[in-house]
Amino acid sequence: MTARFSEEATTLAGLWHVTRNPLGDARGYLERVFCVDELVSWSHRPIAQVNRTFTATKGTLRGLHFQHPPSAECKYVTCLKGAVFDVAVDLRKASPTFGQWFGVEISAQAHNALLIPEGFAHGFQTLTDDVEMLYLHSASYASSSEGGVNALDPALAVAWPIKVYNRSPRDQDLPFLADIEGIDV
Ligand SMILES: Cc1cn([C@H]2C[C@H](O)[C@@H](COP(=O)(O)OP(=O)(O)O[C@H]3O[C@@H](C)C(=O)[C@@H](O)[C@H]3O)O2)c(=O)[nH]c1=O
Repeated sequence: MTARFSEEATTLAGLWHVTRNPLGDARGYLERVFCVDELVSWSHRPIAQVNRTFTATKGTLRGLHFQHPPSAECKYVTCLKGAVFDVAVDLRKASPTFGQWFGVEISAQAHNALLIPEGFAHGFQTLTDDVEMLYLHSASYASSSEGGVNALDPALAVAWPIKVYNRSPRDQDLPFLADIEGIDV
């Protein structure tokens, strides 16, 4: 924990809920969205990619996605506009919490983020229209390493907060947890 970031452990080891502390003045505020020196849970991993997504409609569900080794990645996921219910699922083969999920509302207004380590799947549901998300990735995108678990798998039982709308064809075809071996990280 530093003056600029609060890093809160979650129920899943290695997964962190981060809140940024903006420095306000008469003009507005300045905040560090990311800081390699002060965001301790990032642990000086490289930043290979920064992605941004726009999602038009409330209720849209993206995920749950991960990359297999050797492209397994840590992601720092934050919301620049609107709000989402952000979810990470532990798929680490040897983890005592394999198959468990953690979810939290992330919004532009709350200045918060999830730091999701290697071996987790990630997804979100938009809670407003016109949502912009920003991702920092520790590894580059590799389509051959893409993996995922079905966000509507009853065995996962993620409590998506509102009616699910507009999943991609790929996401609708993702396997269920029972068919996933676990990620060796
Ligand atoms: C992730 C990614 C996708 N793409 C391409 C593949 C595809 O043609 C197009 C859209 O990709 P997708 O349909 O996979 O987009 P999306 O479903 O938004 O995928 C994202 O979902 C969330 C939940 C995550 O956690 C992200 O890491 C990412 O997997 O962009 C890249 O070129 N580079 C990238 O880094």
